[in-house]
Amino acid sequence: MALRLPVAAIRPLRPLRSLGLAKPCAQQARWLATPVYPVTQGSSQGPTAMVFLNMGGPSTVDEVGDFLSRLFADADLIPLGRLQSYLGPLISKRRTPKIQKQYAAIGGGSPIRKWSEHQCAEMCKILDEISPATAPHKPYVAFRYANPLTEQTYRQMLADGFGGGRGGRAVAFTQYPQYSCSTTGSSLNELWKWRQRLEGKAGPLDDGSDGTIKWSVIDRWPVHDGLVEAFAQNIEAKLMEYPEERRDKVVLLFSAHSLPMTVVNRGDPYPAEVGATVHAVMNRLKHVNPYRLCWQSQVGPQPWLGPQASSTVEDYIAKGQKDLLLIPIAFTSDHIETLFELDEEIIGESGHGDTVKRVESLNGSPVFIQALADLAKSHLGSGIACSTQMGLRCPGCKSERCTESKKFFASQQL
Ligand SMILES: C=CC1=C(C)c2cc3[nH]c(cc4nc(cc5[nH]c(cc1n2)c(C)c5CCC(=O)O)C(CCC(=O)O)=C4C)c(C)c3C=C
Ligand code: FES
Ligand SMILES: [Fe+2]
Repeated sequence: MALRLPVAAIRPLRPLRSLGLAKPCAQQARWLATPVYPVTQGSSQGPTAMVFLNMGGPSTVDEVGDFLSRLFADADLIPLGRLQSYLGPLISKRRTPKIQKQYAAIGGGSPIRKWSEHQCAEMCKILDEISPATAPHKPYVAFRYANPLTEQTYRQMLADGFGGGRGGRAVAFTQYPQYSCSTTGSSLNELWKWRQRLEGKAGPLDDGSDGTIKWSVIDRWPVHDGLVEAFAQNIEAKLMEYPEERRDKVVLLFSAHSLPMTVVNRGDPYPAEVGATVHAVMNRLKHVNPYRLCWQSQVGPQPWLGPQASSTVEDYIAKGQKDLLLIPIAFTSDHIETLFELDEEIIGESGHGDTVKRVESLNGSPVFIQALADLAKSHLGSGIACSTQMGLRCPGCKSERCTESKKFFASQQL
């Protein structure tokens, strides 16, 4: 049950301007309209900040330039060495018009913010019911390349009464089910950076703690039963659109965002974890249909992990296999890779839009949102700061950021 606090527990927010925030975004505006709970109030352990980490996407076509410039400035995603600050802006500027057209074609922006805010808020409502010891759960979204950015969200959490000498617990919950150092790793490095900048070393307080936010991390969940169930139900629903006599022979084409081979060979865990999700979903579907895993959205001229989704579809059609069902398996809501690349480019240009189809993304799936809540509940009750896997760096990793941020998150005492 959500905890109702007395009006006396409501305290005024610090003015946003003093936190470096000029104008409240939608997420902040909603928080401004709701009471702020001092972190010492609430149930035995709550309140708990639930922070969804993801890359984000431009909500409007005008935001594409800023989105791409942040993306190409990220050395964890696109390492350009000493030339990063010179080449990053150059490449992003050149790429902007092409990508703006793609966002215009999918309705003028990425739906990822809408879905992330919805999923996080709905998950927190369920958590208040099923995990009363850590209630109330307060939803936050922290994006790597688009608003609300990690810095903005961290400042908002401080304004809401977490950390800053007052302690409190927060869970960094990656919305990439499979861990890659280029995605979840980058978001955690960014979170750690703002943690150092905005909180530093606060305490010690009387209770021996330093009064900063205690962070724990849900860093991967590739084979969580609820996730697998949500994917499986969406696949089954789409398979029903094929005539019964052909249904079991439809080839299931799982498609995940590719990685450059340099990242794969560095030892990134993502390809194996994507494979694990695919296998778990196929087990749940009892292996009735044949399937393959392919990879999409490669950028630039260097070698990427294949086979590519586009050539896979073409090759199967050329072999006479026209019943193909594409399944985006590494992202939990729609984005240009599903709405533009899969729907418009791959399916649209296949010439077989009636037999080549795509499974719905998880978006607002209640099964998926329940899975998020179940996963968060077991994490909250586990006393674990992050997975054992997260403590291990890639064999080829040379990044100081990875060393420091992993050390920080793995050493959190809950
Ligand atoms: C699990 C998902 C993703 C992985 C892994 C990933 C790795 C990765 N991506 C790039 C470069 C770009 N990605 C871009 C957009 C983009 N990437 C993902 C997901 C993953 N990326 C998504 C969902 C999106 C679209 C966001 C949206 O629409 O909401 C882009 C920008 C678009 C473009 O210019 O084509 C780039 C660039 C690299 C280099 C990489 C691995 C190292
Ligand atoms: S690149 Fe994987 S741990 Fe640093
Ligand atoms: Fe990407």
